[in-house]
Amino acid sequence: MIEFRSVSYAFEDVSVLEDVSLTIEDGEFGLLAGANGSGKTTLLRHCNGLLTPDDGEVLVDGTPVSDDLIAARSSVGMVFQHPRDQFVSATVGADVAFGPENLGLERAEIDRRVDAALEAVNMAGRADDRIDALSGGEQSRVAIAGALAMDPSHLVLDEPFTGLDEPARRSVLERLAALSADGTGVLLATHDLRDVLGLADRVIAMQDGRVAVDGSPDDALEDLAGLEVRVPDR
Ligand SMILES: Nc1ncnc2c1ncn2[C@@H]1O[C@H](COP(=O)(O)OP(=O)(O)OP(=O)(O)O)[C@@H](O)[C@H]1O
Repeated sequence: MIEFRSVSYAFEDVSVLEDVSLTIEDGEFGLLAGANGSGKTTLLRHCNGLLTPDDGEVLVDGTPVSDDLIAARSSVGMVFQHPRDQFVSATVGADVAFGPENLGLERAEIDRRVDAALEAVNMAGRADDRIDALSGGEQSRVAIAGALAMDPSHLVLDEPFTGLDEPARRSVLERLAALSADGTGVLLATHDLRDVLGLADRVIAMQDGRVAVDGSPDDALEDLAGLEVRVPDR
């Protein structure tokens, strides 16, 4: 469970999050929507201690992130908006293997996880490809595979679909839904709710640093009007 308790945060003196309280339960698939600049990335970066609240606290599985950064970082998988920032190796397979290797897993288990993660993002058989020769969409898929290979209890993704074509986007979404059905808490920031709503349990929409909407996809749809979020045609 990831829990925000009355979290406020400002860059310099500009307030970006204001009194945000939110809980993502294990097994819940939550969408985080909202206009550019509404605070989504800032919120997500609190989940593993990349940012620390000015007020309030963030807890992962009941422990404040600031008390045990290592625990938070091993149980919360993060996929950032700009995958290039996340790579540590030259080739696809080596990069996806990096996290599991650091967990000290056996080689066979590492190989199993790398294969499963690449398969999930439609990159099976591409382990030897150089990352710098991949398209932006392929790089996004590798970044997502890297997070999946860690087998995290919670997965937090910030607009991970940039550059992905429709089949790849669909495949990753279905994989996320399957993971949440198996007990992983998933929080996905996206502007585009068109084909995700049916897969998610909940929609949280930010406006000016506050949670403006929080409800089931059906209930939330009406309230999203005016929040600059792409919603399905009805
Ligand atoms: N490092 C920073 N220093 C100062 N201000 C920042 C910094 N990062 C973000 N901000 C500001 O905080 C506000 C919220 O930004 P944030 O990136 O969290 O929004 P967002 O909802 O993720 O936007 P987008 O959809 O465009 O990614 C914006 O006004 C932004 O300019």
